[in-house]
Amino acid sequence: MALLKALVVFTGIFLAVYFYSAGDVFEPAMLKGKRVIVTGASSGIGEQMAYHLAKMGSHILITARTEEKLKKVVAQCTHLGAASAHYIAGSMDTMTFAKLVVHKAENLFGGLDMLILNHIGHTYFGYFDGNIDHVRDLLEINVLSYATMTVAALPMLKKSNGNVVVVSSVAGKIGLPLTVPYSTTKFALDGFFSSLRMEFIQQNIDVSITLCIISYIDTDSALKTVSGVIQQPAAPKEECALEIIKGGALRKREVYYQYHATKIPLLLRDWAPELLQSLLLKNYNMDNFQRKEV
Ligand SMILES: NC(=O)C1=CN([C@@H]2O[C@H](COP(=O)(O)OP(=O)(O)OC[C@H]3O[C@@H](n4cnc5c(N)ncnc54)[C@H](OP(=O)(O)O)[C@@H]3O)[C@@H](O)[C@H]2O)C=CC1
Ligand SMILES: C[C@H](CCC(=O)NCCS(=O)(=O)O)[C@H]1CC[C@H]2[C@@H]3C(=O)C[C@@H]4C[C@H](O)CC[C@]4(C)[C@H]3CC[C@]12C
Repeated sequence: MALLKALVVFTGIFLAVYFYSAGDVFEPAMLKGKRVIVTGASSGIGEQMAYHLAKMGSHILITARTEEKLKKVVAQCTHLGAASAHYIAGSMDTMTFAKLVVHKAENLFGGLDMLILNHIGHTYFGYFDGNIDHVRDLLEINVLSYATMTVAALPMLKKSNGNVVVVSSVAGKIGLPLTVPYSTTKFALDGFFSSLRMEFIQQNIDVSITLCIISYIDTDSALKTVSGVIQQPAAPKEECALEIIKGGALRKREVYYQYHATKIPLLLRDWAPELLQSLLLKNYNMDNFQRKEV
């Protein structure tokens, strides 16, 4: 009898979870005709997100500093079926440009449905060198430009009940060596956007904020920067890009990619931090690390 009761309870829980998450089925058609900004889209994950959105029939505005690369990405987006594809070149080290990107989308599209904040400034992969000015500069590019664009886009996103997608990293949830400035900026994103999400809920603002926690990805810049030191295999940028878009379209609070390299360490972070620390440090081959003199 007890077994039957346990079976009934388990079945009830399973069905509740199944039907609660039933709305979590992604369809590419969700992005058809949607108006999307993708920053940092001249290469890497951002470039791949632009291509996925193009195949789904979105209106796309991409941005980065390198105009020649942006032109090629826009041409490929058009070829892949984008409803429209445009670019604006400039640096996110000035908030004037950050706002300009949003205003260009308003002029082009008359509104905005999804803001994908993905760009990052150049930094080193090495022991912290004490340069606080570099940390400040990176905060401008990796954090304050994200906040600036969100503020500028919010009137449009409120009208469309749109989404803000923030591309972060496992470095934004767990402290790890060799990325102090970068990790500082990614942790800041969590503080800013996770707090903002709670305020949106309190104020009944139906704009979703999706924070993406990403592990090592096989972009050219990442492979060039860390290969040989990080022992785990890098995950495919194409799949990573699609998972980010899916998470935004489904209005997820957070996206974890790759799941085993992000969510599992996060579970350990709070329950067994010393175990996590020793496991993660095993992931570094410091024999291949070229120490730069401070
Ligand atoms: N690759 C990885 O292992 C991981 C990446 N991530 C995150 O994914 C996102 C993309 O990373 P990834 O694709 O590897 O990076 P890439 O280096 O491939 O791309 C970075 C993009 O940002 C642009 N960019 C660089 N500096 C500036 C600037 N000052 N102003 C505006 N745009 C700029 C670059 O274009 P341009 O030089 O033309 O300006 C490029 O388009 C980042 O947020 C990163 O933190 C998270 C976890 C792991
Ligand atoms: C070092 C990268 C910072 C951006 C950069 O300057 N790239 C070089 C651009 S260049 O081509 O112009 O030289 C970091 C970007 C993504 C980081 C990785 C990441 O976020 C996941 C892991 C997080 C962990 O804390 C450390 C290892 C990571 C693989 C991390 C390594 C540094 C990045 C590649």
